[in-house]
Amino acid sequence: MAVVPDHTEQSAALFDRASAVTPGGVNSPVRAFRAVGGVPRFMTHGDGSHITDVDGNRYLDLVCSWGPMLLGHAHPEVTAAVQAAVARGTSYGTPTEPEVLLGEEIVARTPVDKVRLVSSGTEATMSALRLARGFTGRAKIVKFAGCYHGHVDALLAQAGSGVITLGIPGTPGVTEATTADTIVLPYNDQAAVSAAFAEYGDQIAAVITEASPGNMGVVPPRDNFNAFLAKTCTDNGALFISDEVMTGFRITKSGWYGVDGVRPDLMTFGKVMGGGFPAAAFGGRADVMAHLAPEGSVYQAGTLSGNPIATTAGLTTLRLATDEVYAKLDQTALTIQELVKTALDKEGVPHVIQAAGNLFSVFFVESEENAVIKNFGDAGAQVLPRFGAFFHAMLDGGVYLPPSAFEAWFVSSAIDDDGLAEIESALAPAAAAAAAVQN
Ligand SMILES: Cc1ncc(COP(=O)(O)O)c(C=O)c1O
Ligand SMILES: NCC(=O)CCC(=O)O
Repeated sequence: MAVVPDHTEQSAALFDRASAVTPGGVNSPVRAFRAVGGVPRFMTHGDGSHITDVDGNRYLDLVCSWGPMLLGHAHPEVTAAVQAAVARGTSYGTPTEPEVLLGEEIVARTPVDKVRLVSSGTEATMSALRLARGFTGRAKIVKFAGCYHGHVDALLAQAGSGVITLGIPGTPGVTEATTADTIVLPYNDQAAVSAAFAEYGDQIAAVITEASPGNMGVVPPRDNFNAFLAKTCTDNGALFISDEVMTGFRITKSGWYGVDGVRPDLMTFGKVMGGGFPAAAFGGRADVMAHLAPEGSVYQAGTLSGNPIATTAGLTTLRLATDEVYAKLDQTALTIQELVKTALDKEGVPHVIQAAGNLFSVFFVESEENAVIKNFGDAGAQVLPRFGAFFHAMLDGGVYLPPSAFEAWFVSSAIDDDGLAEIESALAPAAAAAAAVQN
């Protein structure tokens, strides 16, 4: 049961203290409620589908730590495996067995031949780019507006996630030289990709894209966009990098790859594969990966890479993520989408729900006529105050959504029928609150 939030004093007090020692009071911008207003909730614990804050408010969680908590919070088997691993020692700076097992699990689930473990999605994409540049001997990379690949300097150009939520056009501190080799193109636009390759084809090291973007809201690839990118790269001697940090091991056993089957040269993973701990990875073709140190000369390293606790949590999570779990996640996501649509339709709130497997998001469009969100420009044309009103009413009803109109909603397999009923009862007043906002 969600406890309908009625006190936020403790969160407010902690936020004041946090703001005194940390910029904006948070350690990652998307956690602040900047786009929706109000006090970010400080959580103390989670159990299954719910999280509880310092004031004792309990929320049905549709953020799931921004993706990792596929099985819900404090899953008993993950907790037990982690506790046992911690008791043995937490880090050695030597190879360990859990990282081999996790590497084998990733290679078994995905099309990568070899994989290197790192600690964050940002490190994964940063390293994949360096490797692509080292392998091809070329400098330029293509990325798409609205895709977010972590806070890698060269990839912060027109990025999604917190960058769009906060309306930051370009990030001070990222030099022009750093982004001079970044070509930013509109997503889902094959003609733009062809034009870029016609002009710079022999200088492009890689095209990097979210496998199915979820950082401008959920905007799936259209008309075999990934297959087109893979072929264009192959035809031009560039590498196709598919960023599955968000989608990997969440949408299917492998990720979005399990949906469209397009084989990338390199892939990046994170979130679910760490089971709530800092673990991420990049991997791909054996001949490309062979260029990484110590086998090859492209340097890449990390004190805590393949950390035994993180790899144990990730491995245990992946082993528990069976076909049945994915079927349940899909069904739960579908049911929630239907509930949202029913509630918003009842109040006459124009909206579009877009999904990529069990990842989905709701766009509060001005009009539903021909409304399809294909790219960053479309995603930006939302009635944002409506999302703010909807978000806060859901929060007041005990449902924790991403505090941004540009993020995906994440389900966990711990959500049961009671949880769905909690979402349904929060939705009626939330839809009314959205309807009350004048365009
Ligand atoms: C698609 C994608 N790539 C990369 C990242 C960066 O991962 P991290 O936050 O672990 O650095 C994220 C999310 O943050 C993401 O959604
Ligand atoms: N979809 C956006 C993220 O997952 C980002 C999480 C963070 O930056 O804290």
